[in-house]
Amino acid sequence: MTQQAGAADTLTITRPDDWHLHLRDGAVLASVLPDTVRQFARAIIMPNLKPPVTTTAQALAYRDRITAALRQSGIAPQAFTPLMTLYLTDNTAAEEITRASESGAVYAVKLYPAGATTNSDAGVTDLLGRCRPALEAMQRHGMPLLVHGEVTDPEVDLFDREAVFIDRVMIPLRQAFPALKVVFEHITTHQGVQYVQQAEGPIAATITAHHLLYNRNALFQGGVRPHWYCLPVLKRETHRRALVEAATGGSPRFFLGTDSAPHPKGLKENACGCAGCYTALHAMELYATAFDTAGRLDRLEAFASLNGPAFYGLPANRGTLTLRRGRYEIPAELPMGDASVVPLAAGEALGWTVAAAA
Ligand SMILES: NC(=O)N[C@@H](CC(=O)O)C(=O)O
Ligand SMILES: [Zn+2]
Ligand SMILES: [Zn+2]
Repeated sequence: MTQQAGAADTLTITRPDDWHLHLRDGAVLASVLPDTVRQFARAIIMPNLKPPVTTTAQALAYRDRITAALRQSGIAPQAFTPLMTLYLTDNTAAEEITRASESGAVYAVKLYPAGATTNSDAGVTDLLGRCRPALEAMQRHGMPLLVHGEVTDPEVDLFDREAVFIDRVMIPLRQAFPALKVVFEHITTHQGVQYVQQAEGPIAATITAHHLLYNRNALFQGGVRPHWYCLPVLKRETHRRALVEAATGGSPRFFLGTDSAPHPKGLKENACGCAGCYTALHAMELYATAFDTAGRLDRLEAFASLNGPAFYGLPANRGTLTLRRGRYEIPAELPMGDASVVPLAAGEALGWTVAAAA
């Protein structure tokens, strides 16, 4: 922590990064990007566009669209660095991984088990059966594999899909490729926490703000609440507590990834609502509230600003972000392209607000 003034009513930390972010594309990208840039200096940009970002050429073109959206919002391109990723498929060639690694723009490759989540239709059907050449190349180049860790077996209960993934996919994967850097994205269970804490080798995990703050009751408070629906789905309270202990516990293996995933209001408030919570707007307010409630504001900087860059082998940012204790009211909805988006916990209030970035 760089500075803590008064009765801990302000908190200045090294400028944070978001290690798991969905920016989407086109008009939506232009709407949501400024929310991230107000807080974060860098973000790992998820590749689950339609069509997915499967090649280095596509990742570079997407990066150019992000830079154009920054300019369009009057933001200097050097204020924000998008760290691009590739979407792993059954057909990703080792040469594509080499190209990605040599591009200097692609920082990771993302595994979506086919059918596991939003825009995962082109994802992997059999990781060790189909992706060995790509995984070998990633291990050789030190290119991290980012994992949406849920099995898709319809026989497995929705709430158990992360725990079952550890046994069926994560353990065999890491036995076959022990030097591969792996980030277990958006973990939601005590099994996920325990695995990441105890496993050997280069493993880490991101944790969202919503999984730190809420349990699955939020989905059903007085009725079905589509804006609380994301994947992996919110779990029971014991899991939420394990996540808070992991995030605030001082282990360098856990770091910030919002998984901010905007969907238009009409596709959330729907008979078959999309999975994803919009948290980019108030990410640091949400995380600060979670850390404060746990009495561990002193650990926010490591989680938000230091552990992620260390795992990715990047320097920490030079700038700072200052948060102030005070009521932050979450707006009911925001414009998003030609539609609107409802931020997580719309209408509620948080205990911290972002005061300044420098
Ligand atoms: N988290 C979500 O519920 N949705 C994400 C996809 C993902 O990260 O799994 C999305 O792209 O909408
Ligand atoms: Zn995911
Ligand atoms: Zn995501």
